[in-house]
Amino acid sequence: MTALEATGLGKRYRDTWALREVFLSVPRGRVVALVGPNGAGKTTLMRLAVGLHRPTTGHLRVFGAEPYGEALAQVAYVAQDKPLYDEFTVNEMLNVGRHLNPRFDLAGARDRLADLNIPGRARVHQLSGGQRAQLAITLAVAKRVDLIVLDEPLASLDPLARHEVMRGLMMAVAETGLTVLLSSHVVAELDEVCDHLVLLSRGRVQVAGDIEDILRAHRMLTGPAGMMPGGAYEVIGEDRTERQTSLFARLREPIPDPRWTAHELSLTDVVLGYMRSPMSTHFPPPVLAERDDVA
Ligand SMILES: Nc1ncnc2c1ncn2[C@@H]1O[C@H](COP(=O)(O)OP(=O)(O)OP(=O)(O)O)[C@@H](O)[C@H]1O
Repeated sequence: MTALEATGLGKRYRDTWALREVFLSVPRGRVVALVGPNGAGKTTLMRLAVGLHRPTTGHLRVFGAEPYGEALAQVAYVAQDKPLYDEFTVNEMLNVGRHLNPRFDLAGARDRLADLNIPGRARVHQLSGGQRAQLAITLAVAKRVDLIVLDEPLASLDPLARHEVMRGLMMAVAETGLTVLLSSHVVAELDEVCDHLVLLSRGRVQVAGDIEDILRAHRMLTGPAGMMPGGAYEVIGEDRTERQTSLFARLREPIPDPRWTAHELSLTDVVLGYMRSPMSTHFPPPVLAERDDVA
C-alpha cells in the first residue's frame, strides 16, 4: 500500500492555486524530503496530508484513505512553530500526549528524551530550539502513527542541533518503520536521512522518486566548448564558456564519447539544477494503487 497517493490534486486559496494537478505515489516506509522554493506549495501539501485542508480538486489518500476522521489517528503533524506549551514541563507535555492519545508510548518517549539528555523537569521555554524540536518529534513518534509530517523541523537550528534532530528522527524511523514527510530548505542535510524526494515548483511536482534512482540518472557532463555529446540524454541546464561546455543532464545510457566526462552529483546539485530550470520535470509515472471504485 502506498503511504501517500495524490491524483489530480489541487488546492486553491481564493484566486491563488497553491497546488495544481499533483500526481504522487510515495511508498510506505520512506523518509521523504519535500523541497522547493518559497511558495512552491510544500506547507499546503503537508496540511492536506494531515486533514487541515481539503483539496479543491482531486484526491490525496494516506494509506489508502482520505485523511479525515478515523484515518487521522495514523498521522502526526509537527507544524513549523512546533506547538508546545511554554509553561509546561517536559513531563507535563508527555502527560498531555498520553491523555490525548490512548496508544501513546509513554515509556518509549521517556527513554528517547533520556537518550537525548532532555530533562523531564525542564520547562518548555527553557529548552533550546533543538531540544524543542526533539521534544515535538518525540511526542509525534510516541503517538505510534504510521506517518509523521514535519514542516521545516530544521529551521532556526544550528548545524549541530540539525544533525542531532535528524539523528533522533532516524532512530525513531529505525525503531518503528514509519513513513516521514519532511520539508526543508537545507537540502544538504536531507541527503543522509531521506530516501525519497518530492521537489515542488510553482504548485506542481517537478521531480519525484527514490533518491538513489534520481542520483543514478543525473550527471554533470563536461566536454569541449561548442560541442554536444552523442548518446541518449536530456539536458536540464547548461553552462558554456570559451573553454568547455557543462551540461546538467538526465542520462538514459552512458555517454560513449571519451571527450566527455560524466560527474556524479549530490542531492543538492540535482535539486538546485532543477530549481534553476523550473520548466524541466522528472518523475516516473506514478504507480497508482488499484482501487475498486476506479473503472
Ligand atoms: N491561507 C492562505 N491564503 C492565501 N494564499 C495562501 C495561503 N497559504 C498559502 N498561500 C499561497 O499558496 C502558495 C503556496 O504556499 P505554501 O505555504 O504552501 O508554500 P511553501 O512551499 O510551504 O512556502 P515556504 O517555503 O515559503 O514555506 C503561495 O503562493 C502562498 O502565498
